[in-house]
Amino acid sequence: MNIQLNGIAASPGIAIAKAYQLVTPDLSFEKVTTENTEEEISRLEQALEVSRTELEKIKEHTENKLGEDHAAIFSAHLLILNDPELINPMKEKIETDKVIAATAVEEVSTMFIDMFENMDNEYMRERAADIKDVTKRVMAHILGVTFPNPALIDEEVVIIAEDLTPSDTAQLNREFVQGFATDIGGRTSHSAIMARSLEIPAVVGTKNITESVSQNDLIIIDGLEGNVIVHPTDEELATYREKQEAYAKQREEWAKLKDEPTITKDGAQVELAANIGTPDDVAGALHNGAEGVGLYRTEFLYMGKSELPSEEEQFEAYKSVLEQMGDKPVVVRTLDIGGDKELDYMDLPKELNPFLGFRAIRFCLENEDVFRPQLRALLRASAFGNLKIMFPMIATLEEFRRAKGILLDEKENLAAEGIKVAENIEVGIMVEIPSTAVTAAQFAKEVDFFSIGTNDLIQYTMAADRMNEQVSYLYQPYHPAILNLVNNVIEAAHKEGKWAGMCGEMAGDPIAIPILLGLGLDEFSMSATSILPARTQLSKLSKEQIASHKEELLAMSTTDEVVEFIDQLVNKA
Ligand SMILES: C=C(OP(=O)(O)O)C(=O)O
Ligand SMILES: [Mg+2]
Repeated sequence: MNIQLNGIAASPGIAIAKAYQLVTPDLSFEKVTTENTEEEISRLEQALEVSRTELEKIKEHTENKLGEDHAAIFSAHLLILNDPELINPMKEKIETDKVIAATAVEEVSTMFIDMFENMDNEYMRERAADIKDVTKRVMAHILGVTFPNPALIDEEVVIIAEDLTPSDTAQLNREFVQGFATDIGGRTSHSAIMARSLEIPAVVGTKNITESVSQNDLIIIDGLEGNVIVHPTDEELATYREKQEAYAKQREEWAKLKDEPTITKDGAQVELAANIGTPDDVAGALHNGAEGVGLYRTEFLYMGKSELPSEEEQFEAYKSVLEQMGDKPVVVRTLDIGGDKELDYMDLPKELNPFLGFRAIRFCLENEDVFRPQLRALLRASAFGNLKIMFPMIATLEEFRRAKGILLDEKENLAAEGIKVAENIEVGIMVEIPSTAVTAAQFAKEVDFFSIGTNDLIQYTMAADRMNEQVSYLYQPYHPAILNLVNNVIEAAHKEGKWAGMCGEMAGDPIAIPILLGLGLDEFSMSATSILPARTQLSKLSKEQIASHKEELLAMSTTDEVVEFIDQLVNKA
């Protein structure tokens, strides 16, 4: 049946391929007893064998793609599968209690999980999570249901999921995964951000795509408009193939500006930088014409693993990014954990309002044993390129002063150890909390730069969760409240001779770009794929013309008025 769904256009492009459902299968079963215990033991052994083969493959694949560290979790899973202390009791249970293999796996693993979960030792509690993961896989094979292995996809597919975690996304093979569609999420959810850095089309927030699609259904993802079509008609297929080609042609046009500076029609110059999450993203940033990295989100180094990354591992990652970027500026943001970015191994308390809770700089200032190695790694890497350091979620000047104090302390330590550190590393902050945007003038005297994080600034200013569909109508980037805060930050920076950038998604939004240009933003940092369209758009805009209407713009009452005004202004230019 032909089904049309609407969602949020999260990453541009058109994908046409078979659906691959990335959902945990139903693992319920009926507990019955059996006389044929041999058959059940052999069923268990077979399921273990298939699971081992799969995990070996996933481990190898992850090692090649993401490095040994990320693959360590799968070695741990393999150890569990080979552990006689876990497996023998399962077999004994089948023999003595005459239960089927599924019952034996469930009961024995639950016993171990309960035991480990109740231990007063974090390492052991993590093992409980590992056993849970592994036994799900074994159980699926016993019950004969498909267990998704995104890392092993080897044909062209579109991924369908309720949501994609950063570690799911990291496992996806760009060669085969043509796009994805999810039930939940918004343009600034991390799955959407990852899709843009992988340069695959994505539609998120469709509400019920997982229920509307079956494995292998033919599906079209339109990441330009936010549409998904299941079982397309021949006509629809033809239309979308044309659209796909037109988009590819447009990209070729944009590519001509790859090595050009970003200059407006009236000769003003701004910088277009890329947001990246891993050293692997640098190639895409450069290939899309980035003049720098405006935001390196370091949290991905800390996620999807079983322990904190070492100083050495971090140093290698930062050095790699800096070296690849040459003399172009690279703004690295220190750890911004919390909110929707969790670290399983840190055992942080569950909070009622995680976005207002113990996250980012708040966490780092209280956990210097986590913060200092990152700062040391950054300072050591600074010798290899043009590094700028940025602290996330700064709400007060004291926080900035404390964070900078620790940074300078580590700089001294390194100097005493005779380790080379770059001389003039700029130290700036994310402006993503309204208190900081309002008092930007005071901050501007002490920071070297600002980078406005509108993803969070909008949610905190409008009191509208950036992940919550029901309040997404309040998530208004062009609302006069946001524009006045942005303007305040830019003016404050310029008064002190500092620069102001933006690394929230708003910086790459074609409606926002003329406004931000007119307000005087110096640096626009965005998903790599937005850079060339933005450069093309900026080359047709006149900064002076928009700036001359700044006061009118800031005095508007509603988002609609702003959008209408800017549309008139730009189109009549
Ligand atoms: C860039 C931002 O940070 P993140 O999306 O990682 O919270 C932001 O808040 O705008
Ligand atoms: Mg943020």
